[in-house]
Amino acid sequence: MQGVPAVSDVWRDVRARLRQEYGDVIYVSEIARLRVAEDSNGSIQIICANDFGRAWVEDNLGARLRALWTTFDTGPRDIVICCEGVPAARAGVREDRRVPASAAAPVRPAASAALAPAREALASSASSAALGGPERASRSDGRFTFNTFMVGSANAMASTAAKAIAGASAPPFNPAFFHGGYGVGKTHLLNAIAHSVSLGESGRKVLYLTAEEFLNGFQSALRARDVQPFKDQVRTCDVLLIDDVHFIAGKPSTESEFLHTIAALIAENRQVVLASHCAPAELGVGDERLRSLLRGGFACELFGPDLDLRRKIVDCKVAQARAHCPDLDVPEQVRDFLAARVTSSARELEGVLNNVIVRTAYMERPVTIEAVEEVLGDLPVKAEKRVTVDEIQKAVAAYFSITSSDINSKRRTQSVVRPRHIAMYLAKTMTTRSLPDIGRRFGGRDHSTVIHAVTKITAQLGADPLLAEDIEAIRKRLRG
Ligand SMILES: Nc1ncnc2c1ncn2[C@@H]1O[C@H](COP(=O)(O)OP(=O)(O)OP(=O)(O)O)[C@@H](O)[C@H]1O
Repeated sequence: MQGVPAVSDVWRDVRARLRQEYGDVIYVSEIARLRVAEDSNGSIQIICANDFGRAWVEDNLGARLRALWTTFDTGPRDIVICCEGVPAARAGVREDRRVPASAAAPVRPAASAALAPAREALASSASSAALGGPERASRSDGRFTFNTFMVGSANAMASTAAKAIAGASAPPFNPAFFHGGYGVGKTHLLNAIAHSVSLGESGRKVLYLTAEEFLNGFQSALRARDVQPFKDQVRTCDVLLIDDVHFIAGKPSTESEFLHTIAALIAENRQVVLASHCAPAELGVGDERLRSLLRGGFACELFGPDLDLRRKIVDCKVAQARAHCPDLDVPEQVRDFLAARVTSSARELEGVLNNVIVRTAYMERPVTIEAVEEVLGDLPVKAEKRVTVDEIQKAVAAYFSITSSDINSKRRTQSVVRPRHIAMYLAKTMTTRSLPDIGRRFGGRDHSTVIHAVTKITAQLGADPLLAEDIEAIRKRLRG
């Protein structure tokens, strides 16, 4: 017979799993520093350094942490997320957080930390035989909306497509397939669609699931020898959004159910939206019919954010952090520095920013560039290859089959003006050079010419998917 596991063993397993799901940056910056204690009535206390940290952990990790604890422990426990030196009740902790065993089922690989609360609603309505009640069909976490989704060339096409899907009464493209690397905003965008549709007046029923939840729901239904409730629920929504589709690829029985589900929805003119780390052609799907169905839809890639977009994301995340911490002051130069230094993904950027906020609040220090540098020194954050204005001009010229001299010349033909504007836009968004400096490097032009070019390209990006593709292709070449 197995004994009751020690709290420290459960905590070790929970932390290891959170690390897998949320990544190293969130782990090192937020999870590793948490302490755990058991009180006399068997409740578990997860202890944070300060109240900002407590609020962040509660919002972003709470549901997942509780569900994992239930998985690794022998039964449900009260898990109280509290603040160092403050008794749990005074820390504003809800006491009714006992996790039903069923909530432990959905496990999301590489989950976004910040989207966990939205998942909580989903997990809490899970049943063992089907996906849960109809309330599961809508998710609306006020933070993951189109308003909080910052747009730049890396995601302009995806954002435009997502808004079109959310606003249309009939599917503009089916299935819509969003793909891109870790932490680039796919889940955020899917949640934004779900949020927008569920708030709309059309009464369309929307269901957001991770592929793993789809798989678990289907397998539970098979085990219960009653797949009808599962099918009814998944196939009766008007907008079905499935995240992390790569998780299903290569699992034959689920692939087949997945194929029939999306084919049935598409045949009835219901919208299917999918997201994955890889493009449809690279998914490794075994079923030929599913492969061709996925390839026949509209696919759109999200790329890593450029400097300009990272800066917008920093502003957005600071504004959100102020909800917990109204006195928070993150000066402009610290925001610029963060956006320039943390280049890999929005998720890492958010992880570093949160860490800086928690540390400085705890030590009652202002948020400074030195504080960011200290945090960066402790975290496994990757640096992006730096590019120069000269390299940008060469890459743009090669892409459009002209020369760098053409770009720097006074020629005003369209075949030169457009590449020049693109090169100026890239110089502004991929380097930290000032506008006058960029102007000088483009044949001695004035900074107002650069502003004009950047404004023009930025305005065109949302409406012109081909332009977004060109810019991303050049950016990829530059990053090697
Ligand atoms: N354009 C953006 N504007 C604001 N926040 C963003 C943007 N892109 C990503 N984020 C934030 O970055 C975090 C990670 O995003 P998200 O989980 O959507 O990434 P993902 O592409 O689904 O990653 P993964 O495939 O690894 O799960 C979230 O907190 C999200 O809000």
